[in-house]
Amino acid sequence: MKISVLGGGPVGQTYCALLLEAGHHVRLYSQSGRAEHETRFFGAINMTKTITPVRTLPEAVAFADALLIARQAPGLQPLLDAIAPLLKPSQSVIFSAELSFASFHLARKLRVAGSEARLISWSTTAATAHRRPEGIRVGTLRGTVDMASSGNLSPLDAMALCRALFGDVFRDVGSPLAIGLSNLNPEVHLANVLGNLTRIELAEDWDNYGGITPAVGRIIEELDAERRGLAARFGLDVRSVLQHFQLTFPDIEIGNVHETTQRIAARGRGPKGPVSTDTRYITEDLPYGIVPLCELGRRRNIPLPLHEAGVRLLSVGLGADFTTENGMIGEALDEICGDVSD
Ligand SMILES: NC(=O)C1=CN([C@@H]2O[C@H](COP(=O)(O)OP(=O)(O)OC[C@H]3O[C@@H](n4cnc5c(N)ncnc54)[C@H](OP(=O)(O)O)[C@@H]3O)[C@@H](O)[C@H]2O)C=CC1
Ligand SMILES: CC(C)(CO)C(=O)C(=O)O
Repeated sequence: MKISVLGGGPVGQTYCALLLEAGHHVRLYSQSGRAEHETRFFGAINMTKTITPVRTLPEAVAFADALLIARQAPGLQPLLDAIAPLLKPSQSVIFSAELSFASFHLARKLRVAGSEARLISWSTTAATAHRRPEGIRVGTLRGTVDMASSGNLSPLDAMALCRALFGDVFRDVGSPLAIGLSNLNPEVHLANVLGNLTRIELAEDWDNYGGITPAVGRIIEELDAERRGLAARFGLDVRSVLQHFQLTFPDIEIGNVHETTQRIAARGRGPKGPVSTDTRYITEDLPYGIVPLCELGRRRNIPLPLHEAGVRLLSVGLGADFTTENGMIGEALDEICGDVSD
């Protein structure tokens, strides 16, 4: 199959390596040209791959049967708005991982233009990967990834496509809204950043999962309960953070969030904690993860006090307004709630 990966960070590059290894034809579009051409991957996989870049988005779209988006959410809206008029109904777009209900934004753009595409949303990435001086360290290849399809793509065809790319690790949860409410990075990262803010500001060397102390763990558990409560009000039963850890790290004994993450840290399975407030744990997860849930809750009169408090605390602490940065959430929520007719 021909795949264009959009986004040249560690996850996008790891996808390229895995897809090449599986015999697919792969192109990488990185706007900032982040990807080197020959890259070493180590950890859960061990290989060196040469990845063929394309220079423009139109080239990337024209090449592919499927587009696999591995770009951070702050860079997503211009990308989606640029590919929307180029997409053919036969092409599939995979959101890995979906944040900010981005598939609803694209679906709306296409619908308003009288067109449709084959959309697939994943709740998380198929692999974890972080850049190190010696190459890209792949932490884990996940054993289970929740997904859902929308647009003119049947669940069976969506599953067949995902499996053809990354194997038999996908579980169809039937609803892209459930996927939008299942990405739990924002809650985990919000609590971890709040609890370790001085470490981040002082650029200390700390372990991401090791920083989940008992207090941070309890905040994660409460944020998780709020997220699941919101989903339940839409009739959706979404995975808990502990179920997510269990599936990502099947060999680790599960306790409460603190106990579980300490065991992950002890096995050296996670990345380092951020060393600057310019980290996607804040700049991506707050405006594109936490704020959209608050907005959805507000539209349906469902309070999310801990999510709201997190946004407020970090906005005050960092002197930023994280509530105004996300330009694609309005249309996505209109699409979800059916609030505005075209
Ligand atoms: N790394 C991991 O293990 C995990 C990652 N994720 C999520 O997967 C996605 C990809 O992860 P990863 O590869 O680590 O991400 P990176 O932080 O490396 O960013 C990926 C790409 O996003 C674009 N980008 C980054 N920052 C910005 C910005 N401020 N504004 C606009 N565009 C930006 C760039 O695209 P371009 O190359 O086109 O310039 C970049 O190469 C992220 O959304 C992340 O939250 C989720 C779970 C685990
Ligand atoms: C570290 C990990 C795997 C969980 O917080 C992650 O999701 C990330 O780096 O974004």
